[in-house]
Amino acid sequence: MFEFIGRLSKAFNPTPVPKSDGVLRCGILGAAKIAPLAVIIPTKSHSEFIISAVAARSKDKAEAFAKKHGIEKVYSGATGYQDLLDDKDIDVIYNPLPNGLHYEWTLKALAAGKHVLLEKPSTNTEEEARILFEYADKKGLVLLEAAHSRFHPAFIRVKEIIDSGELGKLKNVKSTLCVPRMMVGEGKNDNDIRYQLELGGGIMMDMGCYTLMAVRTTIGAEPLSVISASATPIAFGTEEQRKTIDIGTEAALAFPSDVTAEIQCHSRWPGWGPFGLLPRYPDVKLEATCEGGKITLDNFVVPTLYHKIQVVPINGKKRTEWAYTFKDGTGEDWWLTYRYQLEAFVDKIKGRQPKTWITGEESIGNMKWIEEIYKATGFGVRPKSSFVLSEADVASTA
Ligand SMILES: NC(=O)C1=CN([C@@H]2O[C@H](COP(=O)(O)OP(=O)(O)OC[C@H]3O[C@@H](n4cnc5c(N)ncnc54)[C@H](OP(=O)(O)O)[C@@H]3O)[C@@H](O)[C@H]2O)C=CC1
Ligand SMILES: O=C1OC[C@@H](O)[C@H](O)[C@H]1O
Repeated sequence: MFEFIGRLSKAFNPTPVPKSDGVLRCGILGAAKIAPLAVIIPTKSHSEFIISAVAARSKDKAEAFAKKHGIEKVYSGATGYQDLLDDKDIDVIYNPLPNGLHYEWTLKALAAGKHVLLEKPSTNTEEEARILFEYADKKGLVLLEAAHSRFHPAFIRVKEIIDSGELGKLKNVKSTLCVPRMMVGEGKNDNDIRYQLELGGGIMMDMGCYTLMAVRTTIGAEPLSVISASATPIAFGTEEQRKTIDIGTEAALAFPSDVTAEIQCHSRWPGWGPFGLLPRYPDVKLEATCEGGKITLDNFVVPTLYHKIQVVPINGKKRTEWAYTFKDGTGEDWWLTYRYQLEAFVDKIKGRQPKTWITGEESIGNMKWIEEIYKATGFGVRPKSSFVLSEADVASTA
């Protein structure tokens, strides 16, 4: 219990470290709710990263955000986002805009010569994700989808155990991320970005992206097909929203070598008991079944709070493992998934080998199968952006 409290207090309130020479200066596009957790807190304990600027549409909001988080430069108004991208002192952009704006503002950031940490899911469509990652490659810039759960040692350990063959051939992987209302970023707000189609809304986008990434990475291959998929529409909003925006989705996927996978996500996980009034415990799990046994990782999305890796061989002794740091000592037990992610991102920019990485192809694959799942549910794909990069920017590789 004391360990848990100690980990939590350091995770959310790390001791700031001095910044080194060659520190990377990051600008945040939008005073987003997720920015403190995803980059501002992790930056405090990283010597080579600093949050130097924020841009928000409203001047008051931008200034209040900058003051609260000790950010030096503020951009705002109609040109605020572009002014931030044009700032020559900024090396890196963190893009936590609504999903439907990821494509436009990441393209613009890359065109301005910045590395980009891009919130998940990378875009609204597979095609857009491909364009972004190809453009980043062409420009020689680092672009990373911030699918933070992939960077934690607990997730990597599960993959390592499966790949070691100790449990035999992999047969099935399941991943769930189902939480009661109020536990997700949308809070009470039915007008949240998550429910606007144009902005890339839908819970398969918002939360299903983690479960899909988890099964694809664990299996280490791309799906062959969607076997089945169904989605529950939101119970509010317009008729159009109820046809296209899911509050929960489940899907079964076929992979090569007769491997199958199931994913399930829900952001207003119904309660149980009389009138469904009793809230259900969040179901956040990764589970792999092999010919010789089973392995589960409880809480694969927020493993720093707690997690448990259970290995249950058919013939052998059951064991439990925990992996708060990497075996070679990399990391701290209190590092959040976001802190591991930042470590990898900075390593990549600095030309060092990150402990783990999400390639562009992996992110593009996630968008492809999010789209396939949406098609199979009948909710349809998310609309692509109308933004087009100028010919000059396309041609420029500097
Ligand atoms: N990694 C993680 O754990 C999480 C990731 N996310 C991801 O982060 C992103 C942002 O999520 P979240 O922080 O909850 O979002 P917010 O509701 O806080 O919105 C983010 C920002 O979008 C900007 N914005 C620009 N245009 C619009 C528009 N037309 N309508 C609404 N907002 C607009 C706002 O900027 P301004 O300040 O300029 O007004 C706002 O600050 C999403 O991609 C989401 O998937 C979200 C939660 C957790
Ligand atoms: O990325 C996310 O993870 C946690 C959820 O609260 C949130 O809705 C989602 O955007």
